[in-house]
Amino acid sequence: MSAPLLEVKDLHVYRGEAHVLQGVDLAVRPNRVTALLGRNGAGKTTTLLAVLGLLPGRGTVRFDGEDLLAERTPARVRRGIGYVPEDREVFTALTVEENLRLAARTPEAADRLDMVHELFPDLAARRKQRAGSLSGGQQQMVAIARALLNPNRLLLVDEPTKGLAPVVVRDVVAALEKVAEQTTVLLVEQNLRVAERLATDVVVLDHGTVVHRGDMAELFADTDRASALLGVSAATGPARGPSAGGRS
Ligand SMILES: Nc1ncnc2c1ncn2[C@@H]1O[C@H](COP(=O)(O)OP(=O)(O)OP(=O)(O)O)[C@@H](O)[C@H]1O
Repeated sequence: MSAPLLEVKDLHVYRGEAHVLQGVDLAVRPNRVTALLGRNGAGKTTTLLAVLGLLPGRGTVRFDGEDLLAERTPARVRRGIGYVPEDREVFTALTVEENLRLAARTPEAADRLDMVHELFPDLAARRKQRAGSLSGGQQQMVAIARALLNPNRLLLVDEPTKGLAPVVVRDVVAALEKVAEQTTVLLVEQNLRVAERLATDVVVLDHGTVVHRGDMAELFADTDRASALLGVSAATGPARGPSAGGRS
């Protein structure tokens, strides 16, 4: 089995007085999508922020074998860790094109722009449109496209389908499937059908510790276990969108 691209060991993070992550252990295998699941407040976003260095942590965060915890966020980003935040954080007053240009870190981004436009033809067509006038799904595409412009080796993607209509969820899932062909992904996703569709591996957090890790399809097939871990039934759980279900 290949060495993990990201390895988190005994990670502790405090937010204010709260001991939010209480010894998280997880591994993300290269060229895979790993879903990070758990109930509200379990610590999923906190885990992503600590991997990026946006929150201080204690323990070990190793990327491609190198310990990251002593490094600041820009250094981690330069190693090839991209982030697609939950609230998308596009610059609403700027055009699609300007948003993408601002995100480019390296000269190669210009070449990658063609690839991004191929992946998101809708964004190419709307390149002169102000991002603030895009729909939530289109803004999500901008957020994903930004991360793809740089030669990222790991993408941390936080709730990409949150608040989107089923028909838009389908488009975002299709885009993320293509993303997953190019890069390793750690995906926080409340929509279990989307997680099941995209992810091969799963880690479940509860109250800041890992309570399950394994194969996504296996967990999804075991509805009692999924229900016990996640508080919902995978069969009836949130978000079976007409769009998101089924493997093609
Ligand atoms: N800025 C903050 N200051 C203090 N505590 C916070 C802050 N943000 C989050 N927390 C707490 O940290 C815990 C974990 O939050 P986190 O956002 O990581 O959870 P999550 O699993 O991503 O949840 P959700 O699915 O609701 O987004 C929660 O108990 C939350 O109340």
